[in-house]
Amino acid sequence: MLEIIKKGLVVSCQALEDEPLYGSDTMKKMAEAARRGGAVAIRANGVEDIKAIKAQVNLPIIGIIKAVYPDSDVYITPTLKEVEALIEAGVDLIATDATMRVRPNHQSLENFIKEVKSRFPEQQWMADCATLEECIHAEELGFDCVGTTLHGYTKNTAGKKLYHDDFQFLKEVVNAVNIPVIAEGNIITPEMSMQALNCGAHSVVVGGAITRPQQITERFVAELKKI
Ligand SMILES: CC(=O)N[C@H](C=O)[C@@H](O)[C@H](O)[C@H](O)COP(=O)(O)O
Repeated sequence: MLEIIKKGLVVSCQALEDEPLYGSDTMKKMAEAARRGGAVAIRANGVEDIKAIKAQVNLPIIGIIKAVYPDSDVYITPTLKEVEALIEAGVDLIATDATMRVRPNHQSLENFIKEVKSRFPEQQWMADCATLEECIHAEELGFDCVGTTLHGYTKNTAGKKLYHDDFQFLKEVVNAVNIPVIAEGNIITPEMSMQALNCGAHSVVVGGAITRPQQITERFVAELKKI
């Protein structure tokens, strides 16, 4: 999987229940459009979307299940329950929150990854991180790759964007770990994706800039309002 996506574009096809494109039929079409455009893999959320996408496109899948629990801020593949559903659906890489935050039922990241790796030894794992320390820790815990997915989305990184300071955060991660680093989050132009690869990213995941038309529209409108 990691070899296949090297230097390529992974397109994240996701729409949550409150988004206009919600629904596996639409996500399947998004994935097909991404395939025709040259994407090397798809990142997708939830069993329904994953099954629909797998039936439509023959590309590797990074699978997640977003699930909100009342006792934790961790929502990307937070517990064994979501992992089991992803294993059942069959995905090439399972991405999970790898921040230091406590998971549902007071489970630590260490305990969680130990459990899922021993249950599913053949599965590959992507660590969705927010900080440099978390990326280093994820490598120590045996993740197969790290992603910058949550940079900007936790309390201590709120508001940060991957492209800030000339991709400084991404460069620091690339220098600090030996496993592949997947640049993900707020990459909104082709130039930015190229820049991410030039910084040493293994591959690039782009979501909203391709598959969330409301975000694209907002950027056009914001620009026009400057006049
Ligand atoms: C923070 C979080 O929950 N990120 C999610 C992770 O799967 C998705 O909502 C993002 O769309 C994905 O990471 C791609 O990023 P962007 O859409 O910015 O290109």
